[in-house]
Amino acid sequence: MLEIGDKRVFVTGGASGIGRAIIEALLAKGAKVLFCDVNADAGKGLETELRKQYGADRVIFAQCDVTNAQQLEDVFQKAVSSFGGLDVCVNNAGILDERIWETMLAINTTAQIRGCKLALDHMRRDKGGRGGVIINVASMAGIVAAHYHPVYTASKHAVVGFSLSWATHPKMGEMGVRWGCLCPGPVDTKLITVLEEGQAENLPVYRHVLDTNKVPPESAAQAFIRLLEDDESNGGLMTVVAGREQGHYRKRQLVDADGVSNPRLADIPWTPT
Ligand SMILES: NC(=O)c1ccc[n+]([C@@H]2O[C@H](COP(=O)([O-])OP(=O)(O)OC[C@H]3O[C@@H](n4cnc5c(N)ncnc54)[C@H](O)[C@@H]3O)[C@@H](O)[C@H]2O)c1
Ligand SMILES: CC/C=C\C[C@H](O)/C=C/C=C\C=C\C=C\[C@@H](O)[C@@H](O)C/C=C\CCC(=O)O
Repeated sequence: MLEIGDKRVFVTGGASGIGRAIIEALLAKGAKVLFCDVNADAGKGLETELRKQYGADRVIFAQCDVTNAQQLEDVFQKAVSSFGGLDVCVNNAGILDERIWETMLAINTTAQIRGCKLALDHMRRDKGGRGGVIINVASMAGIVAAHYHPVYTASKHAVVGFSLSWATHPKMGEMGVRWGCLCPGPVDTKLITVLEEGQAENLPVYRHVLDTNKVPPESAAQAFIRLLEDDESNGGLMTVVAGREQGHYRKRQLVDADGVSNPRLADIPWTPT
C-alpha cells in the first residue's frame, strides 16, 4: 500500500467540490498539497482555512486558469520548487456546460492531458525522475454513453483513453509512473448546481439522473484515496455511485509475470448490491 504521509501532491481545480474534498483527505493523511484554481477568492479562502488546521508548510494555493498552458506550467513548477519535487499529480479541474463545448474540451481534456505530460516528464525514472502517480478525475461519463451531455462524455472518454494508453505502455515499469482515473457518477457539487440553474432545457433528463444517484464529494475523495493507496493498480478506473460510495473498480490490472510491463487491464463487471 502506498504511504500517503510523506507525499507531495499537485491538484488542479481544488477550490471547491471533489478537488477540495480530495485535498482535505490528503492533508488528513499527512500529505503536502499545492492546489490551483481559476477562482482566486475561493482558493485563497480555502488556503487560509486549511493552513490553520494543517500548517502553512503543507498547503499552498496558486491561481491558474488551466487552459492557459504557461500558467499551468508555472504553477506545476511552483509545486515542484516549493516541495522539492512531486510524487502525485491530480488533474481534477473540469466543467459541465454543453453550450460552451469548446471551452469544456479545453478544460476537461486538453488541460488534463497537459497536466499529465508535465507530471510524466517530471516523474519518469528513465529520464531522471523518482516515479510517481498520476490520477485524473474523469467521470462515469468517461466509461458509459450519456446522451444528455455528449461533449462532456467525449471529453471524459478522451481522458480515460489517454490514461489507459500510458498505463499499458510497455516501458511503464522503467518509467515508474502509475496511472488511475476516478470515475464518479453524479456528485453533489457546484458543477451540478450550475447545471440545474443554467441548462433548464435539459432538466427533465438531468433531473432523473441527479435525483436518483447523487453522492457527497467526501465519498468521491475516499474512493480517490483507495485508488491512490492501491499500488498494485495501474490503469485503474474507480467508479463511485450511490450504493457503492466506497468506490468500485471497473478496471484494475492483471500484472504479467515480470511485474509491470505489458499489463493487461481486466474488466470488472458491475454487480448490483
Ligand atoms: N459533480 C459531479 O457530478 C461530477 C461527477 C463526475 C466527475 N466530476 C468531475 O470532477 C471534477 C471536479 O468537479 P466538481 O464536481 O468538483 O465541480 P466544482 O465546480 O465544484 O469544482 C471544479 C473546480 O474547478 C475549477 N475550475 C473550473 N475551470 C477551471 C479552469 N479553467 N482553471 C482552473 N480551475 C478551474 C472551478 O473553479 C472549481 O473550483 C471535474 O473534472 C468534473 O468533471 C464531477
Ligand atoms: C447529469 C450529470 C451529472 C454528473 C456529471 C457526471 O460526471 C456524469 C455522469 C454520467 C453518467 C452517470 C451514470 C451513473 C449511473 C449510475 O447511477 C448507475 O446506473 C451505474 C451503475 C453501475 C456502474 C458502477 C460500475 O460499473 O462500477
